[in-house]
Amino acid sequence: MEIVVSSSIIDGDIKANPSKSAMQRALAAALLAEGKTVIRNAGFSDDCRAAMGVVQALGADVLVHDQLVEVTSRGIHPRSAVIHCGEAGLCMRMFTPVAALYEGELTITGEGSLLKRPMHFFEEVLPRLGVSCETNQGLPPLRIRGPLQPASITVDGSLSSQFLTGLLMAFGAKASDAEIRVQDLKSREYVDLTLQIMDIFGVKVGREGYQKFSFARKQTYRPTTYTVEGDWSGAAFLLVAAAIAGKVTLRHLSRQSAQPDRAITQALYDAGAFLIWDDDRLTVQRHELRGFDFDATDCPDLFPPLVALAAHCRGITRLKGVNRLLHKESNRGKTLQEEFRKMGIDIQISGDEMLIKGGKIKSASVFSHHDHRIAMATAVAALAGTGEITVQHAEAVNKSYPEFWQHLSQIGGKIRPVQAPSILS
Ligand SMILES: O=C(O)C1=C[C@@H](OP(=O)(O)O)[C@@H](O)[C@H](O)C1
Ligand SMILES: C=C(OP(=O)(O)O)C(=O)O
Repeated sequence: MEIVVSSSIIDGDIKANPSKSAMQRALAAALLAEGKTVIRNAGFSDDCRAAMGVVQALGADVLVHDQLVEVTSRGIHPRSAVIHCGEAGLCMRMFTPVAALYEGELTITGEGSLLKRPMHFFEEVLPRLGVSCETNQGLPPLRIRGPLQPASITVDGSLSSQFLTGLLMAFGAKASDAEIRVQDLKSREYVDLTLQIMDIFGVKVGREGYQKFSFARKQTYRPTTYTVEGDWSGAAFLLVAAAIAGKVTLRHLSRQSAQPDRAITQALYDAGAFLIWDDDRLTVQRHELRGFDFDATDCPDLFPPLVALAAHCRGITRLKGVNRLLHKESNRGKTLQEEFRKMGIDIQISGDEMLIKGGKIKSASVFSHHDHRIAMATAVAALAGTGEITVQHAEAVNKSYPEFWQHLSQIGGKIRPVQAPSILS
């Protein structure tokens, strides 16, 4: 699908889409909690659907009614020897240690860009926990044979926080007197979100900062009713749209959220946009924008919306943390550079830093690289451009934010699909 985005005046009020990070964690906790869990304000992005499929494949019953998902679990009793994680990195990295609690062989696989994302962590770490693990030269699919036996270990957190999220979730179901020490953890606040959701399901983890996580006694996940919070990562795009092209109020965003991408508010503020909080409603309004400095090492998903913002700021914006983008759905540093160049924006990458020179967006046809955040960033940047931007493979947004195009249109974004040429004409 191709979508054309033109210069627009943005004005509207939107309920933020459900966070896929929170939804997938809640599904994992629900699988580990014997009994019936109710997930309200559930998300139905491709990644959330993949996680629902995993929970089902591992033995739980999943029922969907509108925005509500009921998970009934009797523990892990796989219905299939192959567990499919779609294209979701978190899903594979979180559910692999969870699935390894099962005594028996399982294959964990996925599709698209996920098949190119590094999983060698598991080959190194799982055998130390009694699990045999084979990968395809460090890549999916993974073949594992549990059961995982929690033990005190030290792991490297520099590539991704998602592996630690998986270990914490699995340890929470079984560990007594074990600790996980972590070196050089990146995307660290995602681990706060993990611990918060484990706590809601009745499992408490001791901690020393982001270095040590301890399990003093055996605990049990308890089923509960959980409401998925609004997604700061998706909201960031609409907030940037407002900052460059008008005004938006987003509802159902928690100011105290553990999601690291709430840091978008700091960047918007530093760039000069107006921000007003009223309970769980955040309004952002356009103002004269200037280049800003921002370290996105621990909130890497903010790079694409930050680049869209920086493209409309006077002067240079410096973003730190580019190295964290190497293994996302695309090599996002390079992808942003390539696609924004087509729109007339100069981006330099030097070591771990990205320098974006604000300018005028001109007409172009850009390619999402099948990466949802690239599709959304290029579309948002186009709202305050001088020409039309055609976004190729625009359906990539379904990975995290299937409502994106509808939300953009609701707030005044001028968008239209490119009609496929009819075979009759
Ligand atoms: O735990 C999570 O929900 C996520 C963690 C981050 O990954 P890394 O820890 O690999 O940076 C982030 O990029 C991803 O979109 C979601
Ligand atoms: C990288 C992302 O997700 P994941 O790692 O879960 O595939 C993302 O949502 O941008």
